[in-house]
Amino acid sequence: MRVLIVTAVPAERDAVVRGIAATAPEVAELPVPGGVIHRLSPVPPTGRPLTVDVLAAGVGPAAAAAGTAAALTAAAVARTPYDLAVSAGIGGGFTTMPPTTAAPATTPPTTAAPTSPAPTTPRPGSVVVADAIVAADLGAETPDGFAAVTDLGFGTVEHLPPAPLVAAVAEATDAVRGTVLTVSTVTGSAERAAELLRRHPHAVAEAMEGFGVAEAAAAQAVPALEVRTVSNAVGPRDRAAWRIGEAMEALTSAFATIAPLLGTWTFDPEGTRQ
Ligand SMILES: O=C(O)c1cccc(C(=O)CC[C@H]2O[C@@H](n3cnc4c(=O)[nH]cnc43)[C@H](O)[C@@H]2O)c1
Repeated sequence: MRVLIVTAVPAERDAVVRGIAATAPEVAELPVPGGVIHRLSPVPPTGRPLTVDVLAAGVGPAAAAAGTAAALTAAAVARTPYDLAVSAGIGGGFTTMPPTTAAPATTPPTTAAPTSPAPTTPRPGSVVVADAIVAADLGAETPDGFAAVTDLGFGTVEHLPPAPLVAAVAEATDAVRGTVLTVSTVTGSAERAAELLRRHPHAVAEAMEGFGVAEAAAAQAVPALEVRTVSNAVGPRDRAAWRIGEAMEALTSAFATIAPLLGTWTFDPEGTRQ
């Protein structure tokens, strides 16, 4: 199993590498056109060989697609193709206010053990796993509002990661699961955040690279996954509220969990577990 993980910036790459290195020291730094891959070989529970390469390809969907395509092509030409491409990094979460801790007056008393349902709304430091990777601003403004490129008769705006892998990774990392939007412009107002949620009701996070990674991977029939940790809320710009350190630490701990798990998976073309 060979996995390519693509981050935007070196700080994200290093956070991912630190997590994987908990079970596997880095074995090599390999130049590829436009970047340097950090290679690790975690030992998965099955004992099957696993190679994880981590690349910082730059900010935005174009840089992500270019870096991913270069790494995938170099591997394919060397007859060591990747089985999976992962877009990883920090992102903005579509957050809501924390629920009140006071129980409603109508709640009957219960002796049942408290349950902890899977989280559905990301908070700073939350892990988010995309069940759909969607280009949210790839299209045209029309008199009737935004039209996606697909409405104009071109291309695609959505890639679906393999559902069983999404489920396994989300469960292992206690992640929020949902649509992760890829934008070229970071959302900076409540109005824009609301508009994105209106168009994409299942959106849980936005970032700037996932669709680029997934598009490059799809061009080579490689499945894609997107994993984000939340550094800020999507909406009005508030740099003082960013939790970048917390999100980077969450990225490290998420990939310490995810890396060994990846080695237990193989994919058929439909992306189902074999
Ligand atoms: O200057 C700002 O107001 C601002 C607000 C949030 C993020 C940025 C960035 O330049 C970070 C871009 C970088 O990090 C990912 N990221 C993190 N948070 C978000 C977000 O809320 N919306 C989109 N992308 C985000 C992104 O994937 C980039 O790699 C600036």
